[in-house]
Amino acid sequence: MENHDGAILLEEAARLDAADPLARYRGLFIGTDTDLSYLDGNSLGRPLKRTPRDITTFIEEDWGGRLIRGWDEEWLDLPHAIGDQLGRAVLGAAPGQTVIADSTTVVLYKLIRAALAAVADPARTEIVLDTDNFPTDRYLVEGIAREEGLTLRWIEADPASGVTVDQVRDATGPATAVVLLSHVAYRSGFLADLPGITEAAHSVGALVVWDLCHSAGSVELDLDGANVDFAAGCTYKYLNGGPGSPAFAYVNRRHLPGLKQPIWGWMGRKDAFEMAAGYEPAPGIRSFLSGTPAIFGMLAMRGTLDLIEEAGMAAIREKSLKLTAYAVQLFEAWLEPAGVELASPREPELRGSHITLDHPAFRNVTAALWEQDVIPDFRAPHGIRVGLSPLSTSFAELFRGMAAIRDQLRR
Ligand SMILES: Cc1ncc(COP(=O)(O)O)c(C=O)c1O
Ligand SMILES: Nc1c(O)cccc1C(=O)C[C@H](N)C(=O)O
Repeated sequence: MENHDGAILLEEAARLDAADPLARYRGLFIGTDTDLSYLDGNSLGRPLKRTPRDITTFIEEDWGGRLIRGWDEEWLDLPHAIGDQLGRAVLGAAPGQTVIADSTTVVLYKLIRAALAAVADPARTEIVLDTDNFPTDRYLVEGIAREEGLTLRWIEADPASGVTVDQVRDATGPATAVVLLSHVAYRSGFLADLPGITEAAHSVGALVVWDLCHSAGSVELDLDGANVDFAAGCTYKYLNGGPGSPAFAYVNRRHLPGLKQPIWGWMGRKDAFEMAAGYEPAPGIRSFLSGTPAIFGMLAMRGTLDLIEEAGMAAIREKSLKLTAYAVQLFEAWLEPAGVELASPREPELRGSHITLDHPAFRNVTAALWEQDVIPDFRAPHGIRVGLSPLSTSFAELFRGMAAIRDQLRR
């Protein structure tokens, strides 16, 4: 019976791969011609095959050939040139509002402080966030609240569902300055109602900072359309920028005049190379920069942005929905009967591009899986996260990974 079910599910994987309009993209990534099952692209995306060539060309021709001239000729503009491409391909952001800079943690710090400065109302003394937000987001606002003498208002998030518009309405009011939330929850994969929550925060006069780490490149976004204030996100997950590639910052153009970010550095100053006395911000999104941009770290993500522009975020989201649905189907067939719990929404439209499965044995199971070239990640206390990258994950790869979880659990 089980073999029969397994054969049907494997046939289903083959059928889904054969019908996948994005299937050809998988072969553009390094390592996809092996049997390794990579289910952690939501932590660190795979590299593209073109990346070594792009980086070598940069070293030999740009860095090695142009030397310091490279800054004037191209590199000084790269943070906003790539930012604009990201805005167009992924974020739904018109040019001039997105820049690549710093780590996500530092970008979020700068944005939250800028948002508080933009609110500029002494009666607004609260930052609202949820208990299940990513650790760096929670620690940052704990620090900022201490620096600024503010209070934190915590929304109790159900880890298997997430933060709802109603919860935000209940938690916000005339004392709210800023709301900080993740669009896709790092643990459950819950996809928050970004337009609805943004509107709810605005209706009480607050501003919103969105953490888009798990949504950039996996779900469709329309930041301009939703009138989002500020947003930040990683580029090393679904954008394949590589370990530690710099983050992006989005500042809605209505907040750009007079933007007050807290780290005043020469690269964010008007006429940086005048090296003049006193800090005067550069016009536009450039004022978000602080020090020398990490050009080297920005190179790899350009390859993926080109692919996303070609494939389109609508098709990417469609494949992501099919991947998570198939993962849930395999969970229901093999893991749920073995006592595993789904710690993610059952409704496909409420999911980002990963699911989390809970079982007390999963810490040891994950360690054993990594030994077998099956690579999900483990999130304490007992969750296996199954991350699915629409451009590089195949249904057969997902099938192999879920079958290995089942088999390892039985041992
Ligand atoms: C939601 C979220 N925010 C922030 C971060 C981390 O930011 P940083 O790039 O600064 O480590 C991550 C992942 O590491 C994340 O998933
Ligand atoms: N940023 C990471 C790192 O430097 C090392 C290991 C993992 C990560 C991650 O990206 C974690 C990830 N954001 C998460 O959602 O858990």
